[in-house]
Amino acid sequence: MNKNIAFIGAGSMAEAIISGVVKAEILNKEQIIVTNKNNRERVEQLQQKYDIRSIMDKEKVAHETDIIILATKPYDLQKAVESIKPYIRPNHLLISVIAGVSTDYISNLFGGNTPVVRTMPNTSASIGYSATAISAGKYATNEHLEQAETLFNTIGTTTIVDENDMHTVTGISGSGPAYIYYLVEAMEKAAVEAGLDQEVARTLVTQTVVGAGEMLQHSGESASTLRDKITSPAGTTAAGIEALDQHHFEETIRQCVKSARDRSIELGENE
Ligand SMILES: NC(=O)C1=CN([C@@H]2O[C@H](COP(=O)(O)OP(=O)(O)OC[C@H]3O[C@@H](n4cnc5c(N)ncnc54)[C@H](O)[C@@H]3O)[C@@H](O)[C@H]2O)C=CC1
Ligand SMILES: O=C(O)[C@@H]1CCC=N1
Repeated sequence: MNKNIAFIGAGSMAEAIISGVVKAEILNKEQIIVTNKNNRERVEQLQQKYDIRSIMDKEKVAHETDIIILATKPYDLQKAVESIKPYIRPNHLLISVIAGVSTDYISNLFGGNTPVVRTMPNTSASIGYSATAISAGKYATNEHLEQAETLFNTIGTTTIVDENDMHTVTGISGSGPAYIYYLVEAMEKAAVEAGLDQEVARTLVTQTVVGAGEMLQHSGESASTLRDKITSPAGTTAAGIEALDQHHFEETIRQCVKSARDRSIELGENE
């Protein structure tokens, strides 16, 4: 890519994307700039770890970049925008990774028809495995959308979605890795309580999750078919699944996704 990009907000998500983009080698490291509100130590840490540039002066950040990635928490967005708004050029592209917040709201904060592309990646970006959803705001052109796709394709898959679906996407794939980690934590605890060594539990559970993920990705079979192949009649898996059903597993997951989605809507309501 021949575009310089800056991250406003140097947190977990910015680092996951930076790590993935650096590994993908689509940009020279000096094309990547990270900035923050006032935590110079954190941006210098990222600068050293990934050999990228850190710049605290927002005028310089805007001057040196074509694409600005907004990666603050939703409630910090307004202040972050205020700090860089005076230096934004009409040809800047803003890409948001922020949960809940609409492209219209961000364009309005910038006070005009600033092009905004909204994305919802996840932290697996750091190893090139993000499932990123993308929506173009009303001032973003196809070219802007393609720029966002090119960038996010280097850190995983990209899927174009209607912006109205972004809250659901956030509850599914934005937060999703955390649900899987929570499942892993629960499986490890159950294994240890049943007498397995902690390290043995971790090795077995991790490889089980990785293997299941690879099967979903590469076998060409649905989750339901793959599950059927493990579930012998009256066998151990059937007993385990029956216990999950008795404890309302499906309903629990439904409520989990709904709660995350509702929270995304709430985050956007402060607009
Ligand atoms: N962590 C995740 O898994 C995902 C997060 N997101 C979104 O990414 C955004 C960032 O999330 P995290 O990285 O987890 O949060 P974080 O709290 O780790 O990072 C936010 C960063 O923004 C900085 N910041 C705050 N005010 C600022 C300002 N005025 N100017 C410049 N920088 C400022 C903070 O100092 C911090 O470094 C959120 O809006 C979240 O919804 C989206 C997908 C996944
Ligand atoms: O928990 C959050 O609000 C962010 C958005 C998606 C994942 N983490």
